Amino acid sequence: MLRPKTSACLLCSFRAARQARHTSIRQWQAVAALSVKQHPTRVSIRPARMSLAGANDVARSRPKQIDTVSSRRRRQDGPFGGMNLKEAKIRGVPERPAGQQEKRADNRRSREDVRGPKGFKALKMQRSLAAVSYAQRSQVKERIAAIDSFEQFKLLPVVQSSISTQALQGMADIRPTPVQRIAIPALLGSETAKGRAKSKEVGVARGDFLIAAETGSGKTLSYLIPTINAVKLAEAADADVAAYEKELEEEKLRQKESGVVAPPVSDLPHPTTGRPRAIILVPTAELVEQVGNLVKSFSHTVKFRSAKLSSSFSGKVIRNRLFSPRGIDIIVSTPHLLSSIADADPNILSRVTHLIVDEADSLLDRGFSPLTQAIVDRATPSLKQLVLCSATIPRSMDSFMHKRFPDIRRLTTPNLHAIPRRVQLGVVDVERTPYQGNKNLACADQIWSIGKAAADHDGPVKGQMDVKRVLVFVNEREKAQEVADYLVAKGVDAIALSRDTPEQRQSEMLASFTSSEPLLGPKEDHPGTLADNQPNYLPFGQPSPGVKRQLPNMKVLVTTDLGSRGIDTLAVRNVILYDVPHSTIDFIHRLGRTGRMGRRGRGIVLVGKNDRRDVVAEVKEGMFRGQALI
Ligand SMILES: Nc1ncnc2c1ncn2[C@@H]1O[C@H](COP(=O)(O)OP(=O)(O)OP(=O)(O)O)[C@@H](O)[C@H]1O
Repeated sequence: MLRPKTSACLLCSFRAARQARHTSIRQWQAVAALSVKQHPTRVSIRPARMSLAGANDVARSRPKQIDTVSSRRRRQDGPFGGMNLKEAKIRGVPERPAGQQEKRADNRRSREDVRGPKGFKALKMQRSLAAVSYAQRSQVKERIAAIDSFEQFKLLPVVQSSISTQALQGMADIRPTPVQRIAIPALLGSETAKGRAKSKEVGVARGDFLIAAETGSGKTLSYLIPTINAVKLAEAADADVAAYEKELEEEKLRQKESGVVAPPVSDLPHPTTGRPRAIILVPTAELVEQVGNLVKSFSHTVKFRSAKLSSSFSGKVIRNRLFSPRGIDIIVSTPHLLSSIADADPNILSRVTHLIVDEADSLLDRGFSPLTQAIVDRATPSLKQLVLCSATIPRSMDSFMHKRFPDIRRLTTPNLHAIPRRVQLGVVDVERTPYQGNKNLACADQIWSIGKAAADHDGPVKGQMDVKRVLVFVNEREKAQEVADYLVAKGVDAIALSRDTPEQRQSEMLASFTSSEPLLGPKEDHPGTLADNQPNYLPFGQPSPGVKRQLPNMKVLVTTDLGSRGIDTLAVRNVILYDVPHSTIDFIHRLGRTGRMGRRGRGIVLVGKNDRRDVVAEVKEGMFRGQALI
């Protein structure tokens, strides 16, 4: 059948077109033939089913949707309807609304974008971490490429200079890390002209931020530097502080004139006494110590008052620090202690403008969340900046933030959720010979092997040898002591750290693992491997009195998750995962105790009969490829 493609000349009037539609085929052919005769050059003819477009439409391209729907229907109806189709159109199956298929394809593409086309099957089933797309990661990478010095941040000169003289003392060629390049300008509100204008104009508006970056990447300084800067700016603008300072000066002058030598200068409490401007929450007393020491180091030059509050200190010490007549600017505390103080004295949170929740993946999980949230709620009236800081974004925390802080600004690094390639993961099958299912023996043997390998290298000082520090992670606290005892029986200098350990003792134990200084011991001949030193090494090595010699160059801490969150173990090169961690979150935190701040590290995971080998294999592969573990 023939149909004129264009009717602009064939059907010179709308009436003719209408008529053509309603006439018989024979009549229509006559009209067409006549028209071709009249306008031979302007009419093209092609085979088609009979259908004419309205005269006014022909030169206009139809809206895409109408066109595809009608043409699809047309093609499907006839005897050849099934030919040349790109998709199977099975009759009776309802079509999905247009756009839904595209949306699904988009979702699939973005999932692949996040995990790579192959994806992780076992890790996916665990579904513990929230996804961040690789497109987003690349964007961030590009954005921060131009920043390579702390001088590029708009900081007060004294804060600027204290970074190298106090916080990173003794380090050469100091540069901000990726998380610091992202977070510092954002928290200062100075990254863009728009941001600067907004922060000035809004003044008191609250900003909620999430800082998420890999372990050992310098997150603490990324929030601390802007917070200290803000505290100093607030102090300079505070009329109460100005009045207090004035009164102090006058009193000093009066004393000088009256000739009294050393009386207390003033009984008047500082306006910040018992009412700090900034609070940093961390989950454990060890972290209070670690972060508190860093804050304190700044205070020597920047001049502000800080206090560490944890249950390691007596009530009297805590009270004296908090209610010192000289005032208090920044406190570092655990949520438990702070909320009990706030219950007794709600005023403690009445002036807080900056609240930082460090290790937010722990502090917002089920155990801590009610306390942390209550503190956020109580501080809300005066709060200007809330910062959540974390090495991982668990899915539960992700949905919590969507609900609770929908406007939170997420500052994430390109390598979030990836364990750096410089950390190698070795897998030891405990079921095989020589261990025959004995995990304790496998653990002791690995430690002896690390010691032997280390002994082959000379230490930094003549006559001395390098003592290596190893962390062993177990899942249950009861296991920590058991494993430590076994290791001691096998000649290893091992101690257990868990919640059962008294807090005072915990800090002492951790001290030699958190120090970045090399640990040295007198040089000794190395006794060799565990097998050389244990008569009944094979096959079922139970704790035995038979170890001939002690392993001299190793120091081991057997711990639970308590030792995995935030503890800055810069000098630790080896981590043994005695138990396969329950989730990727735990993998990231535990392996994150080594390979910190660009150093190399090694993880060894002991895999037994009941452990998830598929999860371990995927983590290993992800680490090899430098991929995020989601
Ligand atoms: N810009 C920098 N240059 C060199 N070293 C730095 C820099 N910033 C921080 N550090 C050092 O890096 C180490 C790790 O920093 P930090 O403890 O803040 O890491 P983190 O990201 O909080 O780790 P985690 O997730 O395990 O808590 C610290 O010893 C710190 O002094």
